[in-house]
Amino acid sequence: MHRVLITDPLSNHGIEQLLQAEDVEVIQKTDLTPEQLLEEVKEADALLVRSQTQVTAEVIAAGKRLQAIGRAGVGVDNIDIPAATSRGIVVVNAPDGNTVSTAEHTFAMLISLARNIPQGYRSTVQGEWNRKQFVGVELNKKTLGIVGLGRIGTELSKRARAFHMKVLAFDPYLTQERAQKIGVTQATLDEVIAQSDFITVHTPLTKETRHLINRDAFNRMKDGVRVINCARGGIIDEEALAEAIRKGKVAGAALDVFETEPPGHHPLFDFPQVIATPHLGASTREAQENVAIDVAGEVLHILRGEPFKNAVNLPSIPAELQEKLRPYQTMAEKLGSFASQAAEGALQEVTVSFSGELAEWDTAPLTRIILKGVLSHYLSDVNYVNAPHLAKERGVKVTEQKISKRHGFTHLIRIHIATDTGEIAITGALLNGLGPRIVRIDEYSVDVEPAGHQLLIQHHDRPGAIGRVGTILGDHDVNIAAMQVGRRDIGGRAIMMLHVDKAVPEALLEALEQLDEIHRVTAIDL
Ligand SMILES: NC(=O)c1ccc[n+]([C@@H]2O[C@H](COP(=O)([O-])OP(=O)(O)OC[C@H]3O[C@@H](n4cnc5c(N)ncnc54)[C@H](O)[C@@H]3O)[C@@H](O)[C@H]2O)c1
Ligand SMILES: O=C(O)[C@H](O)COP(=O)(O)O
Repeated sequence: MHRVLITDPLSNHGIEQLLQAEDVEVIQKTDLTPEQLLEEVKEADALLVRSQTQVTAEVIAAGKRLQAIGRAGVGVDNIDIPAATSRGIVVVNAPDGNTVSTAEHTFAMLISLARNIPQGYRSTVQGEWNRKQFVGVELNKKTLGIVGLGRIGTELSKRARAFHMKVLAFDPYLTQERAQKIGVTQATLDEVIAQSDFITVHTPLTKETRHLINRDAFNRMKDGVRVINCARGGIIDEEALAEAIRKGKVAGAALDVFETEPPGHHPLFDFPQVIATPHLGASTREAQENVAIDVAGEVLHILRGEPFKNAVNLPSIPAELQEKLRPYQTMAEKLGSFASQAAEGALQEVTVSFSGELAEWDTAPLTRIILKGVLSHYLSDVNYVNAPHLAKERGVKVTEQKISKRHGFTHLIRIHIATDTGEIAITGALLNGLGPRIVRIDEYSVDVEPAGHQLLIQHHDRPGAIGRVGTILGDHDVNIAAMQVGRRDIGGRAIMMLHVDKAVPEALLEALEQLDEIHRVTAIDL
């Protein structure tokens, strides 16, 4: 039974698939204190949040069973992603579900700011009839500067264009072609700052975007500029904003998000030019159903070991590529595990080579899976989320190579492992009708199914060696299911690859190592 803990309010309709799933127990507990959260997360296999729950490294460490963290929304700055990745926990979000709602909220804030609607409302309901104090400005023919032209910024630009605004957009990933296609003018950040009548930010909060709109930016803005932040508190430096309002540079500000949430009585609220909402950008029935449905579905896939999308800490794999690579995934992990068990010494380097048609594909996902197989021999709790992170953390050099020439097999995967005492190379292929096979161990050609209990014996080629090995296995009641022998030269170094019916006891390994012709015996369990 999978336990899913939900600690922020999610649409019930949106999580219906979780509530109805027979293999899932849903625990909904919102407004938990940090201490309560640490307690509740201990038994959770998945944690679903919005922006309020702070999923810190401490919470992640307490979640010993956590496999997935689902963010029912876009921004994941309330989740310690590196900590989740280090633990091999997949973080998924719902990047599309609240785009329109947030763009509409931003536009509502833009109009409210231009026409002083909240101020006019407050005055009128207090019995005043003040028609001079709240004179506003038109949006028509004014310039809207958008910082961050992603999903929300793009939807907002469409609404601004419908109000005959000129739209300038700064986004490091915006192309001239796309700018023209959506009818905005591509600009530098400086141009947006200097030329806009209204400036709105729609970037994630990152170390690059924190205080992106700072005192220097305000000083370069047009007098009477109006600014909007419906993205994340902190993109606009709140102290610099207050100073710019005091100096009369900024005519008004509309804030849906704050550097600290909830903001309490924020100093900015003392300015009549400032309007605010409590992080309502995604607070519509439609958005909350969308994001809950999206994230609940992905978390369910993860818990069930099924393909999923919108992982924040994993590269996305196009569906077509997923289909191509799927047949190789099991083999990749088995090969990685075989190679690391066959290697001797402390792991230093892993080099993965893909040849044949595999060389023409993006095989990074397979390299991740191979690395998981390799590291699983040395570390517990490894999966393909944290494998690259754990390898890097331990100074293991991981290299991926593509070899276009073929070796008789259409697709080959070769794993070379270097340790502090030696190296070994394992080559595998997916044989039509037979499935995965190890076809080379170092320079020896073999035909080994990477499954079950294996014995890799490196020995000196001499008469009777095979018989003596067979006898010792028989003495220890271990039956041989299959056997491969490979050698370089007659009387030289050779290997035996035995597929046996049960795990090899330590006593048997010791007995084999007593034979003169045996160099090394390795038990490999896949
Ligand atoms: N107020 C709310 O309730 C609410 C709702 C949804 C999203 N958000 C916030 O809005 C943000 C944007 O959401 P989205 O769905 O449009 O995300 P998105 O990823 O589609 O777009 C973000 C854009 O910002 C751009 N960007 C990144 N760094 C930049 C920089 N330094 N300068 C300029 N552009 C930069 C990216 O290239 C991208 O195009 C989210 O990260 C989230 O924090 C808030
Ligand atoms: O990043 C987001 O999706 C928004 O900030 C929405 O946050 P919320 O889910 O807390 O409303």
